Amino acid sequence: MFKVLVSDPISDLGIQQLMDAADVLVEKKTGLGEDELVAIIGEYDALLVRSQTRVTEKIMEAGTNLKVVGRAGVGVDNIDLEAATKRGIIVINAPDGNTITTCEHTFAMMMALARHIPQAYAKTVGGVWDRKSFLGVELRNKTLGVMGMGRIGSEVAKRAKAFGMNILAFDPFLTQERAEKMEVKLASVDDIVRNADFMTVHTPLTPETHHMISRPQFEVMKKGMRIVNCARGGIIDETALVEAINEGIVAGAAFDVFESEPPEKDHPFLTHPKIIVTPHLGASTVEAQENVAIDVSEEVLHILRNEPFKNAVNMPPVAASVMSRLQPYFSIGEKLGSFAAQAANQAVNEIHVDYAGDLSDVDTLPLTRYIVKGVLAHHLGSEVNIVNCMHLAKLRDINVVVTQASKSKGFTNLLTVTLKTQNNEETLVAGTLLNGYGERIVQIDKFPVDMAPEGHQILISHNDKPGIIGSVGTLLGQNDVNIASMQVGRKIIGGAAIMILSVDKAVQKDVLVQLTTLAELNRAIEITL
Ligand SMILES: NC(=O)C1=CN([C@@H]2O[C@H](COP(=O)(O)OP(=O)(O)OC[C@H]3O[C@@H](n4cnc5c(N)ncnc54)[C@H](O)[C@@H]3O)[C@@H](O)[C@H]2O)C=CC1
Ligand SMILES: O=C(O)CCC(=O)C(=O)O
Repeated sequence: MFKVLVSDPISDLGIQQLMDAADVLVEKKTGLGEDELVAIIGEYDALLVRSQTRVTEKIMEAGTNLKVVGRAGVGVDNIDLEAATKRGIIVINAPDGNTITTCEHTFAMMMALARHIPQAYAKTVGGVWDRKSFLGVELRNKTLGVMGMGRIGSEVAKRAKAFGMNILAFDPFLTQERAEKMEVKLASVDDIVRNADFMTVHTPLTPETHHMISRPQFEVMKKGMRIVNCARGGIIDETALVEAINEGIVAGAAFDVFESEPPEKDHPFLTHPKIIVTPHLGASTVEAQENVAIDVSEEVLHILRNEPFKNAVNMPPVAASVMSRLQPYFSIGEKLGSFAAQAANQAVNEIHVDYAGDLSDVDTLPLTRYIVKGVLAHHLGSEVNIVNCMHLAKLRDINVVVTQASKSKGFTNLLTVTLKTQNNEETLVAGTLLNGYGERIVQIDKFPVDMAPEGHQILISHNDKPGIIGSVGTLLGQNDVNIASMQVGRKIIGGAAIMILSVDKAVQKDVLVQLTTLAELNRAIEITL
């Protein structure tokens, strides 16, 4: 008999099939703290949560029988994925079931914001008949900026068109072709910030999206913008937003999510007259809660019964026979993918992987998955894993092309990852496992290099001219950035060149901007592995 613990309020109808299963015993115990869960989790084979329960390392450690954690919803940021993976606990989510509901909540928030509905309601029920203070705006003919055109963002864009809005959309995986198909205008963050009347964010919270709208964006923002966040707290900098509203830059904001949930009692959003809030209700409809509970229950049953399943967020199912040959390359493969994704500055429409040398005669699919995961995870965050990465790439019209047995350029094994973008630009990164030296990146674009793929790197493209290395070193020194090692690559004297610097800590964005002002320097980006 499998024991399943449901530790958050989850629709009964949704978990009916679990309750009906003869080989499963379901127990519901909601509102437990970490210590209470630690005390009982050892009895259970599966744990079902929404977003309230924080499934910590301590809980996983105590879950000696735990085979699966099921998240009835999308975001898995309340689950310690690394701790689960380390212990072989599969984490599954229900990515599709609450898309429409959250999209509709976004619209409810946008319209409430445009027409001051919560504020007007509060006054009216308070006995004040005030028809002057709540002059609203129409959505028609306004420009809506959508950051993140995944499941929810795309649905929001679709509905906004029906309201007569013009859509500017930004997503690192949105190609011109897909944008045209969806009848939205492909834009940059900067275009949206400068031109939109309304902005809504639908990205996961990743290091890259954390505070993607902060002081620098508010400083150049179109005056009077209205901002909606029904994705994750922390994508928009809360402190900078309040300042921007008080300075008259932003006309109002509607937030369903907070940097820390629930927010402190004195959180400025809770009393600000121009900010409306809901307590993370995006997915809270009867339909969505049933959908996600049904999806996740089905998957939990499959996993407990050892049957095939699809929505694993962390599971590495690699056959033992290929494991021994491929496993040493998983880490470098993922890093090459991540490096290439960070180095490419356009939406990717093809991931080409070439295997040479020792890797030319083995079924490399498991390794390809690590590479694709590395490429996608830079933008999709913890949702992408080696199980779902191919599916996620397909959803975004990204072709994964694999070739084997091209020249290994003298290396016993060579992995070459080339990202092709919609403008036919290519970013190539090649790496190898060197006997005695471990992982090395040996080529970036056309330039041979030799570097360890780890930590913080600054990748610079420049013209090969005397003095450039010195001026880069001086500027970084002035900004307290310590260079641990440096590689320079060029094909011909005086021609195009690259420089890759390993530095001891993350580099501030403004230092990268300062670098690009140096003579003969074309581009400077940070790459973190
Ligand atoms: N308020 C609520 O109750 C709910 C919130 N959510 C949250 O909504 C968000 C979106 O969910 P889905 O659409 O299902 O996810 P999704 O994975 O389908 O879409 C996310 C999109 O964001 C894009 N993205 C990643 N980094 C980006 C960046 N720097 N700039 C622009 N776009 C970027 C990705 O390429 C992807 O297309 C997630 O954070 C999810 O956790 C989801 C459901 C309910
Ligand atoms: O379960 C909930 O209510 C939260 C939903 C959510 O934020 C998600 O699915 O990412």
